[in-house]
Amino acid sequence: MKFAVIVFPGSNCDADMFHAIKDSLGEEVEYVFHTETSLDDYDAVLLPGGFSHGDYLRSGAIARFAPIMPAVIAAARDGKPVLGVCNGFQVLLEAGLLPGAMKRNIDLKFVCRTVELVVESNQTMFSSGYAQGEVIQIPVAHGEGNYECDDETLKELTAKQQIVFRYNEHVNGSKNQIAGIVNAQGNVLGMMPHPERAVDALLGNEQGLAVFTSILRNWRESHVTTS
Ligand SMILES: NC(=O)CC[C@H](N)C(=O)O
Repeated sequence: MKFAVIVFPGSNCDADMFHAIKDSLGEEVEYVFHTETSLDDYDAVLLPGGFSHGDYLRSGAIARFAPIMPAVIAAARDGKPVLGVCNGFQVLLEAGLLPGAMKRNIDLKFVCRTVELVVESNQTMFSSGYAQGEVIQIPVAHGEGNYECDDETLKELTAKQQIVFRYNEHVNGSKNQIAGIVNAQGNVLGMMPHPERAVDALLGNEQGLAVFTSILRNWRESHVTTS
């Protein structure tokens, strides 16, 4: 399986994402610069964390217009797995690939620590490696992670089991404690916590690895045939 890590000016978790795929998952991965226009060579698209374009206007609001974005939108439409972490989640929201928006954290402070998450749905290609309701520890690092959506959207997200991860503690004021959501088709996940920072026991935490192994297992089940 071949992954693309999109690099925007100001991305700063691209190398962590690359490492997670290459060294922890053991799959092929390449950086794709934001000025590129095709993702045809890739089976999955990863939008990493960081401060694309300096977070000017709003996080992700400028990156959303990058030349690569039509290809990201096409990949999502074609059913390829698209994962946005932190700033990547913000870009997916700005691009309209996921519903809702991010506000500044409720206490207006950047939060950088490991938090407790609940796996609200393990019925997705990104979370099937977890147990339903499993409590995991994953690092967060953001200033704009206060997820907001209207009541109708929240009702729909809840009814269609699109809320994948919830904070199990107060983190940023996020509506309904939402930490990660998937689109209605189930192939685009945005999450504020950083699973790519938690893929190595040597570094103290490998509870994020299941996000990547879930993607790989799902892809193999639908693409690798034995005769
Ligand atoms: N780690 C990150 O991706 C930072 C996210 C974002 N730019 C924020 O501070 O909200």
